[in-house]
Amino acid sequence: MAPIAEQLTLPAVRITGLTRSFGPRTVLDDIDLEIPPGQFVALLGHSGSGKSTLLRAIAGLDHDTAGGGELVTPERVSVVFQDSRLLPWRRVLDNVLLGTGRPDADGRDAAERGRAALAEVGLAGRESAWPGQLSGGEQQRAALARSLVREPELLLADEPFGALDALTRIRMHALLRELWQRHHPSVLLVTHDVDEAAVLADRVLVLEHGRIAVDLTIDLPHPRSYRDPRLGEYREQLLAALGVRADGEPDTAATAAVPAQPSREG
Ligand SMILES: Nc1ncnc2c1ncn2[C@@H]1O[C@H](COP(=O)(O)OP(=O)(O)OP(=O)(O)O)[C@@H](O)[C@H]1O
Repeated sequence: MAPIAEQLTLPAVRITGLTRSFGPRTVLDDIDLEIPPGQFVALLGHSGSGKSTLLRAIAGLDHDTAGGGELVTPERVSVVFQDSRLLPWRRVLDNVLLGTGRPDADGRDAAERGRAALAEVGLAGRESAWPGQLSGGEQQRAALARSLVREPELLLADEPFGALDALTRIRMHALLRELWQRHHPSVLLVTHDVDEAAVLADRVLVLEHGRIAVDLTIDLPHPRSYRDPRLGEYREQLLAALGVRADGEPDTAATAAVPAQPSREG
């Protein structure tokens, strides 16, 4: 085993030469990517650019896809999707506990950890509710609790707030940031929302034509304010990278205004 200092600097995710195709269509084309432990990465890109395909490859959920490359991921990986994927016939706590069971290092049993995770996401007292009795935002909170209880080293989130209204989404941003700051997993968040990426992520990737076209470090402390003008500047850069002007019109002059750059940790 590598010495401790060396282990600490190992990336949580290391992807080399990743390629994925559906029939003749190459969706991911020779992607290299490293995500250091604890880094919050957002993945932007136009619809169909391959964001979910990349996330599913990292999650190991893409057995039906053709392709090659090397993927190194941590042992404990949790995935959250746009829909909560709670089982409607199981109560909230039972949903959170699905697939767990072993006492953790502190000797706490699974139910205790499940209750603690639900309390962390603001669902204390809702353990016995049925998923159908929760609002959409509460269901996503429960999905986050279910991912937390596994103490993930890597959290993969595929548009987890995409189906929520704007105000609920803002609350969920604060919750996800708090959970990340407290537990510090590496995060890969797939999103269409430039503001969501800029307000949460340390680093934003833009996927285009099967490659990582932009790798932008957001060098602002957390928590961030949506009203911070510096955030607005990053937002402009990301919109330009996506080929969209601030007024929503296509920007024909700038589809790659921000070049890919090496990650901060190098
Ligand atoms: N199981 C599949 N079979 C065939 N083609 C697929 C399959 N899954 C994805 N694709 C295709 O691969 C491309 C990338 O899809 P993917 O879902 O990764 O894009 P995305 O960037 O996540 O899109 P969106 O933002 O709309 O969710 C699309 O053209 C899609 O039609």
